[in-house]
Amino acid sequence: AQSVWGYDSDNGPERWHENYPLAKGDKQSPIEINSKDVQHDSSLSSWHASYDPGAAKTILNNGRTCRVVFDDTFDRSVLRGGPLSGAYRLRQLHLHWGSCDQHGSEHVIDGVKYAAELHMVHWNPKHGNFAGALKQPDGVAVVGIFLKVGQTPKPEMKRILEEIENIKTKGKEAPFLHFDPSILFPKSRDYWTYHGSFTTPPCEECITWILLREPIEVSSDQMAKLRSLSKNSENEPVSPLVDNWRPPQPLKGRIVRASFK
Ligand SMILES: O=C1NC(=O)[C@@H](c2ccccc2)S1
Ligand SMILES: [Zn+2]
Repeated sequence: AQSVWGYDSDNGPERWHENYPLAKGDKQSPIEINSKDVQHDSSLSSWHASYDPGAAKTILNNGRTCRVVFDDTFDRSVLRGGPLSGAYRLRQLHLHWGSCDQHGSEHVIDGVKYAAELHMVHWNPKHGNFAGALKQPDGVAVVGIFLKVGQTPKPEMKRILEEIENIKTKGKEAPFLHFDPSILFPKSRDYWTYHGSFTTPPCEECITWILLREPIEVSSDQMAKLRSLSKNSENEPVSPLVDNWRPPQPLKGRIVRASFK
């Protein structure tokens, strides 16, 4: 159905506001980060993830991204510290990527577009459930990790990419057990943080973003693997799942803070 949003010219980011008015809000994501405008905040503490590998459940292709889902029925895998107060529960992780290595990330750093951006989505249990958290300014926390194509690919991405064979088309899901996503973190804990929104409709402005400064490296072959996903269902014409990223949105006076100098 045409009214369903996507990333094509007839249902893409420029038209989301027609069905999802929040998309034109004042605290939208992603944004372009310019280091010269960032404010170092020495009061920002370090963030900590304590994830239970047993919480990992499944990996799926929903036609818009590749998503790993975790058990978030109790405080089993949580993120705390940094700009956050309290423990936020890990619910899922997914990626946004391009049709070539030169673009694909949603946030843009000093003009640099990375090949992909991985999002780890957490929600604040004080709001009861995920749906309730979406309605609150402190409802959701997303850790964003940039993927850069380089010569020393991160072996930890292999587990996710190996599973792609089993979820080639929209609606396909496979068990994904015993996985601790903190192995994907880069060495440095340095981050930028600002208040923004979901980068997909309905674009609720409920996210505290924690963007890691140090990208992780992937190989061009690993990116090609990601691009081999299809957004169509099994018995539909093949349509590559690529360029599932929203472009940067107006900053509208927001301050981006850095945990580092
Ligand atoms: O950071 C984000 N990336 C996305 O695709 C959005 C989203 C959509 C559904 C569930 C969780 C997050 S919000
Ligand atoms: Zn995302």
